[in-house]
Amino acid sequence: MKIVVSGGGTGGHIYPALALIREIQKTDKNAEFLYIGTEKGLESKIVPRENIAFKSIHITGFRRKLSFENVKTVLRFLKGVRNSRKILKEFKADVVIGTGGYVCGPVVYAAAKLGIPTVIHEQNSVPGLTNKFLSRYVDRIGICFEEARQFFPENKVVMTGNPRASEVLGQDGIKGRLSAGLKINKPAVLIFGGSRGAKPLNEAVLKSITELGSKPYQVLYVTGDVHYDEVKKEVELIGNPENVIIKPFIHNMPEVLAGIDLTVARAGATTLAELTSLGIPSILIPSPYVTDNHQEKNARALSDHEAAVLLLEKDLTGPKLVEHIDSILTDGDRLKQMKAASKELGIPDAAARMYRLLQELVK
Ligand SMILES: CC(=O)N[C@H]1[C@@H](OP(=O)(O)OP(=O)(O)OC[C@H]2O[C@@H](n3ccc(=O)[nH]c3=O)[C@H](O)[C@@H]2O)O[C@H](CO)[C@@H](O)[C@@H]1O
Repeated sequence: MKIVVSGGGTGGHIYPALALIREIQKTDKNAEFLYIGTEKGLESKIVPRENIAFKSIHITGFRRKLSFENVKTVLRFLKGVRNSRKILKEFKADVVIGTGGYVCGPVVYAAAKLGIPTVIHEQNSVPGLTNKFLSRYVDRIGICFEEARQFFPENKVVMTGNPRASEVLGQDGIKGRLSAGLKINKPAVLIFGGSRGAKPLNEAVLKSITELGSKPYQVLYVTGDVHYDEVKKEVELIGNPENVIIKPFIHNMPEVLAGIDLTVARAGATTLAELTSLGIPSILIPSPYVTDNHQEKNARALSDHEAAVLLLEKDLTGPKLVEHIDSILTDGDRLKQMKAASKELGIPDAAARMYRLLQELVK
């Protein structure tokens, strides 16, 4: 089978696509893949590292307000469709999958118009603009939250879950800990603000870093690539406690997550799929800067089931953060109960479900 995958901008749209590719490779050794992304999105850094053929098209996202920029965007979209048609014909794609982010707009649209079977994957409880637009043209739509169903044509929707939930399972947590510089014999909390990092979270961590230094647990703190130098500079002034390890980005997240007891994170949908698949409790600080405030809805799906504690960004301070971490990590019963609640929400066979969807369509 010749499969084109497109999705990007941020990690939350890229890792599910890669996880699906890995699932297909397990059973179909002859499958060929082509990933279409943009030069500027994180996908241009992440995908080539994974030895998957990568081609880029030039496209920008729509602004919600009417503006001259949108006229330019329409022209770029049409050019993107022309470029995509060319790439899809050359590659002779049997099926095309879009995993979100504006890049998959022209790619999936062009495929549908060429009569190639098409699928989109929606990770969030509230769909983004691109997937809403594409839902009219595609054959199937994989979703991860029941709440997303209402936004799409009912007959196309299948509850698949997020393929990344499958990929994170069965990893060696000790190897993960050692790779990140964590000790084996102490509880560990991972703090990260999605695939690009989050400034408000970084500010709160910096305010509490000295206090974290005196705790009986260790902290793996991921700043996000673009914030790393600035954070490091500040930490040099305050002092970096021995039990707080600071990294710009983690490339082996499945392994690292396997060794983690508690996570502090934004509420991006792919992160949540990973946490619930593994049964990791979390403190979630949803980004309020996303479409329809969808991260808060994602987060509530977990906090309503006591699998996570919801901390709104407006209430986020250094001391508050430490208080929440302490209250979970120092209470064995609560930790156990949250782990079980988190695990209950996971869809560990999501990658297989998504693959079945493709097979049915291509057959
Ligand atoms: C600002 C924005 O629009 N964010 C969206 C974006 O978030 P974002 O890209 O941050 O998405 P997620 O939090 O869902 O996923 C992040 C992914 O990056 C991985 N990771 C993260 C940090 C790191 O150092 N290493 C690493 O591998 C995580 O394990 C996860 O697989 O896509 C999500 C999924 O559609 C949406 O729910 C988010 O609202």
